[in-house]
Amino acid sequence: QTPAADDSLYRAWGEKAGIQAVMQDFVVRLQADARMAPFFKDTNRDHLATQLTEQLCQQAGGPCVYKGVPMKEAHEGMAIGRRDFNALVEVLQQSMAAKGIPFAAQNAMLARLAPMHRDIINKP
Ligand code: HEM
Repeated sequence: QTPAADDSLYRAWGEKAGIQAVMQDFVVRLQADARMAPFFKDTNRDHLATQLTEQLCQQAGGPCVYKGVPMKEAHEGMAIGRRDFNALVEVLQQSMAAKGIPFAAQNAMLARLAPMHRDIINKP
């Protein structure tokens, strides 16, 4: 993954606090969404929100370094299909909208995350 060119996306998201607010909302929605709940039933919400915040902060060009489990390893053995990936993106869109992330900044973040599907989708 190429590093972000600058921190404009990070600032558009409201820096670390803005990203964190979206991720805290997101993990609650993941466990409430009928399609996602089975994957996240044993998940510690605070841990996941923290890891996601670091990762999205880095992707947005912010002063963060994601030090969690690499994406391929983190999602191994979960049988994640394209449909599951798309459903997670839908839930993320709900959170971004709920927290008032500008539409262009929503799409720019999705564009940074989309290539990760290669490491995350592991079932046909
Ligand atoms: C671009 C999309 C995605 C990103 C950026 C992402 C990111 C992450 C991150 C950062 C972690 C934490 C790893 C750690 O603990 O160090 C994680 C864990 C996890 N992810 Fe994803 N993920 C994505 C897609 C998905 C999808 C599509 C699913 C399933 C439908 C999924 C299910 C999970 C589960 C169940 C965990 C383990 C949570 C736990 O119990 O600790 N992820 N993911």
